[in-house]
Amino acid sequence: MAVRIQCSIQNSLWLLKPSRATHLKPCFHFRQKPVSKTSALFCTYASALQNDEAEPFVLTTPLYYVNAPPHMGSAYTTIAADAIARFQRLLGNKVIFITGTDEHGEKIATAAMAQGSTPREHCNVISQAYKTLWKDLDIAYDKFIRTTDHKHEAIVKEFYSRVLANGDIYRADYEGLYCVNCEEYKDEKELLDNKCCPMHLKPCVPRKEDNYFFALSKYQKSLEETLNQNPNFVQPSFRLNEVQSWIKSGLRDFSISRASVDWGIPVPNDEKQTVYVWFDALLGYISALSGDKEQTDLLSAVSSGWPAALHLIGKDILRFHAVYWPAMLMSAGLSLPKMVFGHGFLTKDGLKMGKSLGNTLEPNDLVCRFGSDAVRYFFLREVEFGSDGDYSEERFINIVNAHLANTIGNLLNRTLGLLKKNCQSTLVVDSTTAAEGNAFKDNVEKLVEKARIHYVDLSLSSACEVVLEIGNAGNSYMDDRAPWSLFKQGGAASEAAARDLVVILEAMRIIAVALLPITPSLSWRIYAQLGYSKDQFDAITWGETNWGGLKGGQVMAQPNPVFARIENLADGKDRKEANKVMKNNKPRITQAQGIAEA
Ligand SMILES: Nc1ncnc2c1ncn2[C@@H]1O[C@H](COP(=O)(O)OP(=O)(O)OP(=O)(O)O)[C@@H](O)[C@H]1O
Repeated sequence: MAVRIQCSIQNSLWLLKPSRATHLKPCFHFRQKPVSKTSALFCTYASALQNDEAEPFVLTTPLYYVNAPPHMGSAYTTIAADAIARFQRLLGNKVIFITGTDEHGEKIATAAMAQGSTPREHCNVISQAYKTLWKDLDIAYDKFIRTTDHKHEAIVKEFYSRVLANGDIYRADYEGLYCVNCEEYKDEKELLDNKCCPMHLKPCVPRKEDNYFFALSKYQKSLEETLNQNPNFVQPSFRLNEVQSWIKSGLRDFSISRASVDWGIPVPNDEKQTVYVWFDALLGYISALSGDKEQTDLLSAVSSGWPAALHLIGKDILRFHAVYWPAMLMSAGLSLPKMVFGHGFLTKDGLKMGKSLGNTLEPNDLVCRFGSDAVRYFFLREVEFGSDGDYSEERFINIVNAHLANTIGNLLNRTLGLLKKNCQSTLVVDSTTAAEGNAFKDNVEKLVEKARIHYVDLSLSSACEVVLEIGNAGNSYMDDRAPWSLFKQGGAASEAAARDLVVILEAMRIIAVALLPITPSLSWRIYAQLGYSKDQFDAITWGETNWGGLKGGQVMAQPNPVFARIENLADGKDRKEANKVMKNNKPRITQAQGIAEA
């Protein structure tokens, strides 16, 4: 079916006087700082994410659609955003980490009806499910915006009025094929057989409506220039090519209202229509910034942190964030975000895991069975950030056991056991003195600097990998030095062994800091084992990855495994037991190996 747009009644500018409209000019704020030679070698994104000290580092997840409860895909973006936010906080930046829920639209009204509840009741329940999951996954967000909040509605109306005043909204008939799950009209050429949406595998339906349109085509040139001048705007870089080719193929105006949908924000000058759910939801990134006052307005929200440093999204919604959203902002005379990063999909049998397809992995079950650190670590370590990744429980258990329980947990436990037995759990010297002339220390320093660069670069998987290398190097050091046998020799050998334990524990401390963005609870447990208080842990900065934190005389806690091995539940005979355990919410884990002395 051909898509037909007929411009009809030009929308009246009754909301804003023309004189005000003339002040609205697109503006671009891509503040960049010079990058040092060394970091320029490694950093792809660093320059775009450099922050002026005075500005907060604002990063966002998508506002998740509340048609169904969260799944592992929604959790994936949020875990990644949380790791980036925590890293930025370690660097000493003021961070505003925004997440929330997108609550309007046809799909929500239908989902509510299917549950026998009102849309509002439905949104309250699902939105709370997101908040609960974020708590269980140790997500430390700063703002949670719901698009049904009053302050959001006020900001959407004000934004709409600015765009209207800029002459970018008009009324027209539209006829085309609509995917309700995407909430988007589709081009016939992008559909599968039987007019199915390639993402949701459901047929698109013919729709004809009299809608308000946003003049996206007016911004074609400005968008092209923006992307040419700021290639970091869309990341990873291969997604930039995708966005550039969409734009090159010609941008068409899109409808920003729905005549047939009641559950939405009324169009300011026409109560018979509601604002299109995407035009509404994207503005949540700005309305989240406004305070909790009753009265709120667009510019005061903007002055509280806009533009965002980073929108973290899945690649499914790249077009909305890298094409529609910048054009909308230009029209309203507001700054563009500094970067849009579209990561890949968690897949099941090669298909995107999603609520509409119903092929999702339950994050609550994973957290109940394995704990938040394991879930956070596995997905950030195993799925290269930007690419797709498939989940397998067997691989999950193997990776988490090998890396967190063995390489890190067991090394700490063994070292503390030896320290308890031979040094009354007390460090004999400062870690700086203990490591004088020690090549292991130099290696740790190099590796942790690499981890920093990977974090800056949003290469979260590589950051995990490099931190784990410190753990591997620590295990090799322990095996080479064999302090248990040096202690047996007594005298100078015993003194050297005591220094070796300080060296290994200092490396463990550095691992705890460097892994904190990924596994915050595990890092705290390591710090507690090293004799630090929670207040000391909470005050950590990235500067504490420098060698020399542990001091002579510091008393370690009683050795206690920081990460318990997961018992393998993957084989069929244990399946029933696993399900029982999941129901009882009890982790099915065993104690880590005890102290190995030889
Ligand atoms: N399989 C997935 N892999 C990675 N991220 C995902 C996945 N599914 C959802 N997300 C995250 O959630 C965002 C989409 O949110 P939404 O609430 O629309 O979830 P959804 O499950 O994709 O919904 P639907 O299946 O109805 O399209 C993505 O942009 C991404 O950030």
